[in-house]
Amino acid sequence: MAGLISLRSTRVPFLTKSKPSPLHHKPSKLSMNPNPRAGNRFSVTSIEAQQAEFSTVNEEDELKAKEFEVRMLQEEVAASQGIRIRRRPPTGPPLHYVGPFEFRVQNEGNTPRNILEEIVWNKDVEVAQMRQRKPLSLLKKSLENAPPTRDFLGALKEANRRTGFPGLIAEVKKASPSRGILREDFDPVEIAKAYEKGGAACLSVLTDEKYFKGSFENLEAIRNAGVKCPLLCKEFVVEAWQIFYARIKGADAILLIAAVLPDLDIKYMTKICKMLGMTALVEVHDEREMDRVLAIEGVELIGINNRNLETFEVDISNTKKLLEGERGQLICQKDIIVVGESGLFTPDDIAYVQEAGVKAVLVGESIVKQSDPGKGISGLFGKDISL
Ligand SMILES: O=P(O)(O)OC[C@@H](O)[C@@H](O)c1c[nH]c2ccccc12
Repeated sequence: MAGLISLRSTRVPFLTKSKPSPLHHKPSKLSMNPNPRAGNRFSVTSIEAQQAEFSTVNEEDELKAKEFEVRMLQEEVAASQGIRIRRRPPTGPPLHYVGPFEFRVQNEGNTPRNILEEIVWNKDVEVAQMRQRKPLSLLKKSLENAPPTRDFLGALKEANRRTGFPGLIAEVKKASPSRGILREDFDPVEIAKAYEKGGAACLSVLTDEKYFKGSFENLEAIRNAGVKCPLLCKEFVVEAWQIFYARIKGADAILLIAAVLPDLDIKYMTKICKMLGMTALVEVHDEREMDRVLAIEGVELIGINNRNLETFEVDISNTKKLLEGERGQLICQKDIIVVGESGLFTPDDIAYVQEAGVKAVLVGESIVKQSDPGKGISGLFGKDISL
């Protein structure tokens, strides 16, 4: 039951308890027919007891079948939007399932198809466990004690005006699945302070532990150390619960990845961010994702990732490609700020993406690796931008 409600309340907010799934199936023959093998061997009371037990089993079965169908429907909606990342390993329909044939055959291959899918499946399990320990009701109470939000978008615009360069989101990043450990002597607070001193407008803090060696403790510590730059929580968000959690830990903004989240989730989560005073950075990697996100009302900040999260390939011309022609015009009309993300190492790289139309950049590797990450910023821009 809990699973079904959690699915409804996060991934498919429009499904309500009273509405049957559009794919609702008739009860199976088995569910209408109490144990056929029981025959006449039992007394009346024992048959009644068995029937009672059977009906609960059937109810559970029905619920499992519905849960399965909802999940299949969600996957179908996601696939229709071009989302290749499946949200969970397919576990198969419940025993005796008599739903549409295509659901039974679709359900193959319970190993992740790429690293992003693996991360997302792991995240689903991780979040379910965290949420059990700290239910949303509890998180909502802690909101009052959370540090106030700072204006992430405003800080980027201001830095862009002040320096004439794209506003910098400097990433506190210890490791990544594609590059391994980037910095052994990793002190998140020290790095954050050096970035701020070096002229970063905002900071991005990775909170995924398993693949990026980040943590929410890092985010909290940076916030509590008095760093004034607004903070982006760099997570793989699969549920709205994570946004509340990030806020409590001091985040001012959060990443939403279009390759993972269907349109409706992005819309719903963007609203939650606004409600909490946070900025959503919606990340895209290809034209299709960009078009989807441009059609979602309320999106103010879009990140173009030059790294393909399925293959790790990096190509900074991706930023240019996605900002050409009508897309670029629409972005201007809508007053959306675009962030060029990943693979930026030199002043030429910065000039290239700026020319393409970005007003902000998100940089990790090239600056976090420098012995003084603050000086790394001057190296990246070819100029001291701290003044
Ligand atoms: O270290 P780089 O190449 O400068 O990239 C930083 C940032 O763009 C990258 O960490 C990133 C962009 N989108 C993500 C989504 C999840 C994890 C990480 C990322």
